[in-house]
Amino acid sequence: MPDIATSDPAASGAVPPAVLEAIGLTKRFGALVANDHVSLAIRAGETHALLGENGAGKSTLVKMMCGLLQADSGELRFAGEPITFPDPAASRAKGIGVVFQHFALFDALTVVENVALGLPGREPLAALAARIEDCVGRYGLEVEPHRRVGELSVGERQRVEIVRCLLGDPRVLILDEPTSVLTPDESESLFRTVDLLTAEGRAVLFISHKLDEVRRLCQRATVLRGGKFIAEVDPRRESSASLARLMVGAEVPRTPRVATHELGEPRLLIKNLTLKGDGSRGSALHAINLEIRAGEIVGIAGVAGNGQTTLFEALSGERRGEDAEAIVIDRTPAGALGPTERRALKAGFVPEERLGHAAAPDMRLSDNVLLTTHGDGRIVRHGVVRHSVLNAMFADIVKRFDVRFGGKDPKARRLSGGNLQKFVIGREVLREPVLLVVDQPTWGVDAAAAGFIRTTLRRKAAEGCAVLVISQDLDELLEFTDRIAVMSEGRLTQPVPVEETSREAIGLAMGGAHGAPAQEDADAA
Ligand SMILES: Nc1ncnc2c1ncn2[C@@H]1O[C@H](COP(=O)(O)OP(=O)(O)OP(=O)(O)O)[C@@H](O)[C@H]1O
Repeated sequence: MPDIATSDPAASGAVPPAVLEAIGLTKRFGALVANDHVSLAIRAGETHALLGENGAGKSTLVKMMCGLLQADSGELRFAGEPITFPDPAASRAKGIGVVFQHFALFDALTVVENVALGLPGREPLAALAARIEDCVGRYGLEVEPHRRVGELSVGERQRVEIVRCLLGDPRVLILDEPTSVLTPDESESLFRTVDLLTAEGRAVLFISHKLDEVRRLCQRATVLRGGKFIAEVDPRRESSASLARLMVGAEVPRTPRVATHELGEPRLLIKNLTLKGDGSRGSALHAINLEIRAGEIVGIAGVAGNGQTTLFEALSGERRGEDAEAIVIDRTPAGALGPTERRALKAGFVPEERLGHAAAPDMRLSDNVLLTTHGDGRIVRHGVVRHSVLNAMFADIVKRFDVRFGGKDPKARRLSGGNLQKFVIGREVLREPVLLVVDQPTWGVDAAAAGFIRTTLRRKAAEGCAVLVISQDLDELLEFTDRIAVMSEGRLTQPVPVEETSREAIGLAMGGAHGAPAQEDADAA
């Protein structure tokens, strides 16, 4: 089979006109060619997928198409005419709206106040709220203009960003991995909105690692690999495997199963853990109980904003309660200990937000390794940093977790999202923890890397680690955890073995049905 696939879109009917085109765009970062003569045409009335492994160059291309980055060479065209976008405002003025993975919203402000900040002029808030209501009704978006953004779930925040774009009446809407943090229901409702937008003749560019949804939603897909254009295909005529093959350039190996094993000692005990909400994003926790033993992976499912973040922070020591016994790590009461002391008990933590929380954006990767390992006695001895050990550890993470970047030791913010995720997971896993708590382990990670991360966590469990995974991706939890509990309104259900539950049962419990998410509950419903 030739390496470069071609499918002639014209063969499947009339080709709609291109609204926004990239022609032979090239972008270098030092010696790294992030985009190498890449071409792409986004057409009126179509949803066009942009596919590629982590670091393939998708975000770089999008940033050039909206004026956040300038190309070294190549051309942009808008409605057939050459154009340059010196900054994002210039692309917005032409009707190009972008919803990025990391939202730019102020928690303390209401929805309407946030939207007003992004608009030119001074429209009265009441008039703007009415326009938001109108937009929300038209596209089925469910956003309440007067709610404070700090109280909203990730899905609601994303809808606020979409509304903000739509109020500018865009001709092109670019969605950067929009479903990676959405529940299945939220994803479905986003797809309905996207279909309404393209039916009006707008063009949508959809970046996603979820190939099934790309095949359902998109009429065209461009595949990048290593910064180069590889193919434009009709994803409806491809399988997920054939798309993955184009992205990777080889067969994607299936996630190997790790043999089952005996469970050992409890490594994490949570006893009657109760915490107040912190008023903004953190929801309260009500009498949480959980035991995880060496050798097992327990998953926590739930709609974002139901206490998962508070639970993560309570476990990592960022939030502490009065009761030392409420959290026991490897037989040591840890409820009153801080993050460094908990790490010294060989607990590892991977928060949801990789840039800013898991990694300091403006610190080099090696310094980011030092940040979480300085307390464990290997790197710092008698107050002195042993650089040779630090560098060896850094090199080991990069090699074993296939972290790809330009240069030798860049700042964390220079990494593509998926590569930073691999780095953070690698850093925690190679500390040989006895307990690992991971929030959204594969957010923004391509299929091959996601499989690798899940297998790695399984191996860690097989070696005697207890693993707690918080994820909004139900398929992921059903694929690789041993037991699943559901978090709803700050309460945690009893975990049930994966083989005794189902998507439907978990979905019901996520919606607030109390009790364990067992199969019979779903069958009875
Ligand atoms: N500002 C920058 N400075 C240096 N290198 C960069 C910069 N931005 C991106 N890169 C590098 O360019 C390459 C392409 O990154 P890009 O973010 O475009 O990938 P991506 O396909 O969007 O990946 P992901 O799916 O992980 O988000 C990566 O190797 C990345 O490390």
